[in-house]
Amino acid sequence: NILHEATGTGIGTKGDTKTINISAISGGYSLTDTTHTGKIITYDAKTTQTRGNVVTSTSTLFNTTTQRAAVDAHYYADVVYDYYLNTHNRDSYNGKGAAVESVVHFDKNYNNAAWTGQYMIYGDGDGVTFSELSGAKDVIAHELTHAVTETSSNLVYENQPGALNESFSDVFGYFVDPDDWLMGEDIYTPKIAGDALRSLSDPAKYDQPAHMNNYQNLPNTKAGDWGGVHINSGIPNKAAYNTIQKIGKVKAEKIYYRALTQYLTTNSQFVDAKKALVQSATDLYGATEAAAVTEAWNAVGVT
Ligand SMILES: Cc1cc(C(=O)NCC(F)(F)F)no1
Ligand SMILES: [Ca+2]
Ligand SMILES: [Zn+2]
Repeated sequence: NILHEATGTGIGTKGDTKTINISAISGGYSLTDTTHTGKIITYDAKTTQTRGNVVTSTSTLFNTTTQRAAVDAHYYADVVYDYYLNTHNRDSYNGKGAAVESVVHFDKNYNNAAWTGQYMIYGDGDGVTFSELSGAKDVIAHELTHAVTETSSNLVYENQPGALNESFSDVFGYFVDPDDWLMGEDIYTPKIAGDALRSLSDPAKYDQPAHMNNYQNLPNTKAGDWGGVHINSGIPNKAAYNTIQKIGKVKAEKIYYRALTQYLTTNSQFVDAKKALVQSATDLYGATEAAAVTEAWNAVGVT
């Protein structure tokens, strides 16, 4: 039912104007971006827990209050699609041009975002802990990287592999949003300025360990955050920060992408990630970069 591609104007969750890729359909326009192999399609669940319906407008304007979360999800999905294509030559999250689907207004007061295995979901937040979660570029990059991980190393979401899974999503969140070392700063606690969900440079600022001495052995249950996947990720996150500080973002992101997609497997532990990253550094650059990765992980107690 797509007639042709078009350029639209949207208002994002921060009241900002964004140019978006849309499609002309019978009766108006939809948030369907056909500028890539994989279509980028954005849906509105209307506080249900379903995928809902594609967001449409009778004009090229997507500027109603309820459309703001969709505009940001749609726009940032295109940014992250472009990042993986242009920087790593990966066409969509699976490397084969899969459609990228996002659902906003998922559930009621949902203080989270996630990759469901089929599409991304974004809650509206409760207005205290989170504002609408699609309002942050690093969050969309975090979630879409879960899809990259699932279609490559497929690190299992528990204990050390799960903390690596989380860390790679935070680290690529940084690579896409390198203005700060924070994760989720644009949507976390809207009434408080300057804070974030996590910090890669100082994990302890948000109660994450930054060294193996403080690894938290938690139960592999929902209440235990599946063995602390969002907690112990502070250790590989700090190692990534150390690496980027030593060799720079351009080399680091190539090393991280190669490790994630060529070397890591479902049950890789922290020591395996160190080895994969050292090997990737050697493959791509040489001994200096490999030594920097080794030091970065030694400094967090992964020896
Ligand atoms: C519990 C819990 C979930 C998360 C998280 O990282 N969610 C994804 C994000 F995009 F909202 F950040 N941190 O602690
Ligand atoms: Ca950030
Ligand atoms: Zn995550």
